[in-house]
Amino acid sequence: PDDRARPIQVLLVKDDHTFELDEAALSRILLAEDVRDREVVAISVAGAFRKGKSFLMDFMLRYMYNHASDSWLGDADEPLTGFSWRGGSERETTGIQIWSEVFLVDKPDGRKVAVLLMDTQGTFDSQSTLRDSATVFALSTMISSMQVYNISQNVQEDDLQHLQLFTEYGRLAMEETFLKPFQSMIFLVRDWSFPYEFPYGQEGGMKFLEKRLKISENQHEELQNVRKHIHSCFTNISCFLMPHPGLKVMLLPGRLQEIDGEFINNLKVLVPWLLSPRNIDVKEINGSKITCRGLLEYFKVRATAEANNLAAVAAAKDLYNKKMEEVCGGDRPFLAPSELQTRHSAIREEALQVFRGVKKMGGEEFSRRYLQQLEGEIDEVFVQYIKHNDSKNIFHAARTPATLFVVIFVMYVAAGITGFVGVDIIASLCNMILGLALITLCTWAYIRYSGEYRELGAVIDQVAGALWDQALYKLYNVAANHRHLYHHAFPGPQVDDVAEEQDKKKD
Ligand SMILES: Nc1nc2c(ncn2[C@@H]2O[C@H](COP(=O)(O)OP(=O)(O)OP(=O)(O)O)[C@@H](O)[C@H]2O)c(=O)[nH]1
Ligand SMILES: [Mg+2]
Repeated sequence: PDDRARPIQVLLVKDDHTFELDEAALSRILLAEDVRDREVVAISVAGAFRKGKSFLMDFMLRYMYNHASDSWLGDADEPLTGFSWRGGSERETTGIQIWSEVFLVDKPDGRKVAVLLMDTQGTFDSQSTLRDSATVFALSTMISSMQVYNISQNVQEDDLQHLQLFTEYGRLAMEETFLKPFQSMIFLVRDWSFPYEFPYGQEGGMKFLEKRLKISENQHEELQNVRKHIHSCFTNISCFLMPHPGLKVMLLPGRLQEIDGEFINNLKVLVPWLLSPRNIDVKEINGSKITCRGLLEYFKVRATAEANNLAAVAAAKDLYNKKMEEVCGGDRPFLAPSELQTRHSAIREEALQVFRGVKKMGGEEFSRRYLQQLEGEIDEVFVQYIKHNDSKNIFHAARTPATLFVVIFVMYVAAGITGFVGVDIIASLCNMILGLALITLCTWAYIRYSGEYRELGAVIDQVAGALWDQALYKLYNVAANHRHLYHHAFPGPQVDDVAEEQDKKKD
């Protein structure tokens, strides 16, 4: 490689988990005289940390520098340089890095395109939050025309779930069009150890992936949804199975002679398959091809807008939770449901104000999706608060014993009266019910105290609840009848009439 060419950090993840885009550095790369008006191909590698992403990137660099020759792989003992890679357990790459040199490639149809190589921070390292990982992954997917999803050994369900989560972040930010939001997704399975099931390479990979991403009727809905989501996000999905490079790679500084022959052979297939002029795809946004200059603008908007909006959503949610916690948190007494509703409305509005107040790039239209997401999340949390508040209502808990007490009392009085009048059969019936209710009450008390036989307790609660509701329903009916009578006695303006009058005024 050229002396001056090196990886440039364009997206920084800072200690407080905010993101910073190095615009100057990015402009220097993308606005260079000979590339700025060329259509751009952006290739990125993303996936879990410590899985050989940067290592692979360096082979791509070798191909780009020597692609004219068949021996692009170079000398056996030439050290592997470029994007910084190393052995060890701690993460190496952070943020998003771009190779400072943009390569010009002639497509078979005669067009010259600019090729940009991008290395990304591994996901799920111990210093990043899930949101950091998701943001980096989503951004690199949005910016690139080909995203290589680097996974280890197998395509597991959690790999697919993470892909769904990360692309959901990205999709939120995309305009709604009938087009799929992203372009090519290449599942690169490293250390594939079952070549007897599916052979190494692209064909075996496609068969394997087809099996993994298949949607069938009798699959669980969750599995179906993940697969549908992935299919709906990418125009092109492919897969490549890569053998293990041999254990020595992990121990020594990375010369070709220490890498297994099988790995080298497949590398000779993989890299040209990804990067040969025939196979590279120009980056498209909403169906139109874009140039390096366009990509710069796009990157700027996405990076800042994405990060700002997510941060604003988090701040607004925090405020909502904190204030609601003060109103009806665990150590607060029961609050009247109508009061809770009013307080919620006020705090919700305040939280939305916080979201609107944070300076965000991308404009109204762009933030609207985040606002909707925020509103949805707040409403979901509110339902939890309502339930929590309800459970604090002492009458809620006292419903069963209260009902039973009422039954006992009524039966006692009834037995007394009927006994006095001399209708003995009814008096003994009432006494029997009284006895039963008493036993039930004792049983219920024991169950609540000991926590045993909870199913029986639930049945008692249910029956008592039904009785209670019946009684309330009757009461309500009586009240409703009275209202009817009331209206009958004092006929005033009917509700319908009032509405009609208002309509007339509007006209
Ligand atoms: N098992 C295995 N190890 C590999 C493979 N390719 C490279 N490695 C080794 O994995 C280690 C990490 O390589 P890197 O390229 O720095 O990994 P990375 O994914 O970029 O890591 P981060 O930048 O921390 O996310 C090195 O010791 C490599 O030799 C592979 O295909 N399989
Ligand atoms: Mg790396």
